[in-house]
Amino acid sequence: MEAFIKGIPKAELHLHIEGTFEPKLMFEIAKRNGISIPFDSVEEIEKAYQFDCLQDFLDIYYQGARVLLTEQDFYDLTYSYLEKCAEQNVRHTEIMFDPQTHTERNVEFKTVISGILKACSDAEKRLGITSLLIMSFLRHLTEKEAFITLEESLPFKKHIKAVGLDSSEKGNPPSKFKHVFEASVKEGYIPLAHAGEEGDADYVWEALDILKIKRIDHGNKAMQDEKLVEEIIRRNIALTVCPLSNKALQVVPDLQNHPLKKMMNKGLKVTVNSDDPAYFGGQVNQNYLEIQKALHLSKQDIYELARNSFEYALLEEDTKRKYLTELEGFYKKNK
Ligand code: HPA
Ligand SMILES: [Zn+2]
Repeated sequence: MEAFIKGIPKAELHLHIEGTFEPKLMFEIAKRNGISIPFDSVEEIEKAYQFDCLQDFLDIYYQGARVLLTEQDFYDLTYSYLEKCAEQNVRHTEIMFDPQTHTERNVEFKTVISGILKACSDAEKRLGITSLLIMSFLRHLTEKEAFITLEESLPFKKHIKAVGLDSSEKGNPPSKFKHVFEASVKEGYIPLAHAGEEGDADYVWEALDILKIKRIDHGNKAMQDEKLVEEIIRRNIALTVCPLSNKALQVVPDLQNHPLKKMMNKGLKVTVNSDDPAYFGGQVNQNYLEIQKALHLSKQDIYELARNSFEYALLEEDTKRKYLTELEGFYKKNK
């Protein structure tokens, strides 16, 4: 099973580039930028990664991102993640980035996106991995601030596929961002959002009905509401589920009690993702491995999860078909 999971072609659809920042690289970049971080060693950093809830994590995550200043920093961060993709047979990835985490510190939008894009382009040439970008608005900030970010993104519009909504969910419902999502859609961006990670089912309803999202990041709490589950299925919307993230942020008590298999049994389209792998104890393959063990998933289940990752990717149809054919070939040989 382990070799099957490691080898199966897959896409990652829920990944924050700032959440891939490994302690070793963080030290390196902090040193070259002359920025001090409140830790003396990699071990100390890892010990600090114990979270009671989403906010607990976010406080540390934004602190880590403070050391990122130059285009080279964003390049190194992104390329390092894409190398990990290659090792895990992640064939395609949809990378979220949080411009406001950087523009708030006077790092220009252009600096952030240029470094990320260059790494993506090099990885496509050298490693054969395709990727696209999702620009996420921070929901603890105002809608007015999101509008400024939208404006800043326009010169790079052709390099950004979608908009997302992340950060502190409770108290910041999707409806807060109704107008900026409408404006984003007018610009051609596909609307996506985190919903139902800590927020209740009504936040998922709002994300569907008010923001008109095409994919739900997390969506765990949708399981509280049978009608909502039916509606998500009716609209053929996928959930980007992140098992190790859910465990680390105590969205679930343990992986044995994770709703992933129940979601699949209900007919929801589920994918497996790492969210913030440097913080939550594993890359995407580790997420597949641990959830497989905890819930006794079969090879057929793993195949279904990998297939969803391509089916619900924001890829052009021909590229999608190419990956699905590759996946079929792997499954036939290894099932
Ligand atoms: O899991 C998450 N939830 C909300 N915001 C985030 N920003 C990075 N990771 C997350
Ligand atoms: Zn996330």
